[in-house]
Amino acid sequence: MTTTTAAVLGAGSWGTAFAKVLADAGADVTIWARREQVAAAIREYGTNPDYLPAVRLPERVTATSDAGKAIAGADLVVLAVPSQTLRGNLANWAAFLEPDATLVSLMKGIELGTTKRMSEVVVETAGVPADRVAVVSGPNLAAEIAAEQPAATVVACIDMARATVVQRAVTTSYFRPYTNEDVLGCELGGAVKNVIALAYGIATAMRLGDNTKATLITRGLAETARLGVALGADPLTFAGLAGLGDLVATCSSPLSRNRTFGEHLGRGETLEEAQAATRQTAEGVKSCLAIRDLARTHNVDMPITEQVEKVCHEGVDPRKALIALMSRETKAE
Ligand SMILES: NC(=O)C1=CN([C@@H]2O[C@H](COP(=O)(O)OP(=O)(O)OC[C@H]3O[C@@H](n4cnc5c(N)ncnc54)[C@H](OP(=O)(O)O)[C@@H]3O)[C@@H](O)[C@H]2O)C=CC1
Ligand SMILES: O=C(CO)COP(=O)(O)O
Repeated sequence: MTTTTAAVLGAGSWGTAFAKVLADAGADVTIWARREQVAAAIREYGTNPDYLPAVRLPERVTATSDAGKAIAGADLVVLAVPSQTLRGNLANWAAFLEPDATLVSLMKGIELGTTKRMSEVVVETAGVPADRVAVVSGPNLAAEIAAEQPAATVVACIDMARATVVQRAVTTSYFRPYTNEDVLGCELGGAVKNVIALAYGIATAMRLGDNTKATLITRGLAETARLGVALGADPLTFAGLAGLGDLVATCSSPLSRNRTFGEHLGRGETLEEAQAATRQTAEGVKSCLAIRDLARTHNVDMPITEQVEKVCHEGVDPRKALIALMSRETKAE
């Protein structure tokens, strides 16, 4: 069997942890870091001091700050930058792609303005057909995966043969990928759970109880599935790893940046104060706007997303958002 050559574009927590998974599964991996000091630390010390300082990366992982060098010769090109910067980044990288390289999106967001999913942005920007784009999504908190705690995930691609190739390339003793054809459902599950995790974080800071939190998870999943079905997703996807699985992991974990961001808001901080207090990407903060717009375009009711958007971007007091949710007209489940 030939060795997979992979480029991981983005040296944040998930890009770095995913590079470890790929290398542990047998691939030769080059991480692209936008700051040379991060690339140099990975090359020289085998660690990413800014994002996963305690994790020793396998020998098969190297790094560069030259994206062209990372992409040239790569069979798998893994995209792990913030969702809102992907389009600009990929426009600079597309020329370096090998003719049959598979592009793998790790990102869990919806693009502001266009309301496009990340795989759609990839197809448009890289000029590749949709069957060359795979999505990896599931309950995958980067720090836990990097610590080799057992987890499962979904590799979604409309081309099942390609999904299987990616599945093989990321199967390790601690990481178990399942394939799925429903790219839309998997991406939507990953993006909307970040918004629900913001709500969960707000509820946590407000010291609300487990009934409230279970209600947020369950009704959050209901509105995710409602939007998904309106857009053509398979409803069963939302009961799987990229739906319920990721929603539960993200809401329950203090490691989640989205939940943590929500906790800041729930303590009464403004968006700017919460942003100043947190450093890493909390995708839900921007994606809630795009998801709300997508829902409105398709006449889908997403009350939790609407309220999260109001708290984040319209300065609405979380207590008022809670009253708004609880005083909605009653209806059948
Ligand atoms: N972390 C996790 O547990 C998981 C994350 N994801 C998803 O993966 C995606 C990436 O997240 P994650 O790795 O966690 O993010 P991080 O915030 O940990 O890292 C972001 C990375 O992107 C770089 N970056 C920031 N701005 C730009 C830009 N304008 N252009 C290019 N690169 C930029 C950062 O570089 P610098 O350090 O120089 O700022 C950093 O390397 C997100 O969509 C997230 O939802 C999915 C599953 C798990
Ligand atoms: O997507 C994740 C886990 O699957 C990580 O969630 P956060 O971005 O909220 O940390």
